[in-house]
Amino acid sequence: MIVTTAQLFKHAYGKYAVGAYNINNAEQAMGLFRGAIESQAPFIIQISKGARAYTDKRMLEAIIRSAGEIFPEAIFAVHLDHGDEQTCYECIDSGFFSSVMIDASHDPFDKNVEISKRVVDRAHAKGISVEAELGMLGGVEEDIKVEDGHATLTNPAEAEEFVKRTGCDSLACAIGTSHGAFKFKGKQSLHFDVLEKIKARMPGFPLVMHGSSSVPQDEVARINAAGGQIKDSMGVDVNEYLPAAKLGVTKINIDTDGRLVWTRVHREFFRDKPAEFDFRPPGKIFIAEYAKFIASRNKLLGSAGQLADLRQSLGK
Ligand SMILES: O=C(CO)COP(=O)(O)O
Ligand SMILES: O=C[C@H](O)COP(=O)(O)O
Ligand SMILES: [Zn+2]
Ligand SMILES: [Zn+2]
Repeated sequence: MIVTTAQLFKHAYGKYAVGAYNINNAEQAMGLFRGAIESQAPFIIQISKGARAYTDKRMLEAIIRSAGEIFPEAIFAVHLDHGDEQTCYECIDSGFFSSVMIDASHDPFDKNVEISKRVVDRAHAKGISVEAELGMLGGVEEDIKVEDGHATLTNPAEAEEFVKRTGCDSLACAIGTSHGAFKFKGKQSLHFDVLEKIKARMPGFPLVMHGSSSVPQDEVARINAAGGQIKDSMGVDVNEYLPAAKLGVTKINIDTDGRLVWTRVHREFFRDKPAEFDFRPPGKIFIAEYAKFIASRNKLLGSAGQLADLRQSLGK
């Protein structure tokens, strides 16, 4: 059942974070739904611009609709990840999305406000909620690369002003993470002080954490042992998900980790079976492994086991 992102946030706020997982194909969708049901967790499916362009945006919508029929127990929202203004409008008008993200965080503050507000007005007219972003994560995002040293943490006073002026429903904050597999040089903690200050100014307002993959080192080691060359990777400490959730982070975005599962499964499979060329056997392994991964993440986010209570509170 597709619900609004606002319904998921209302249930989760301050208690747990909803996992927001990017999908690009049918195998990821099957693994995601399976893992969510296994762990009895609500979730958010995210579609990036790149995902919409990978095969065809209609293909992804069809896959998600079908997955919803195959897993009728699932409760989830569909979200546009890192949208520009035009893509937000397309998704708002499509009638399929629960929420969109307008990412104008690379523009100056006033321009970010102006663009985000326009999207909020169009989205709210159709009952769709909007995630906006303030502050700049490091790493690569869509086709924009933020060089080391240019990432900026979200300023709490600006966050409050931004939310007031735009009317956005949730805010992606930069608290030290970045997209991809190379987040830190050495072990680092999230900037909980920034979250605390934002929460003090806006109690009850849902925050979003991008770049939240944990980049499991055993996964990377297996990829490299099977011919990969992923060097100096480092991710978020999974034990920091729940403390962040208690400080108002209601949505935690995980994409890279799923790609690592895919890469490990396929590298190992074809290394061990060099004469194989049927892609379905590794595809099946991937679905099972991704489901296991999703269930493990939902446990760490605190969303596991919430389905029954959420269903009751939705009156479904
Ligand atoms: O933020 C993300 C999607 O918007 C994904 O972040 P990761 O690259 O850490 O998985
Ligand atoms: O933020 C980036 C997400 O991981 C989506 O990645 P993508 O734009 O390559 O699909
Ligand atoms: Zn951004
Ligand atoms: Zn992101």
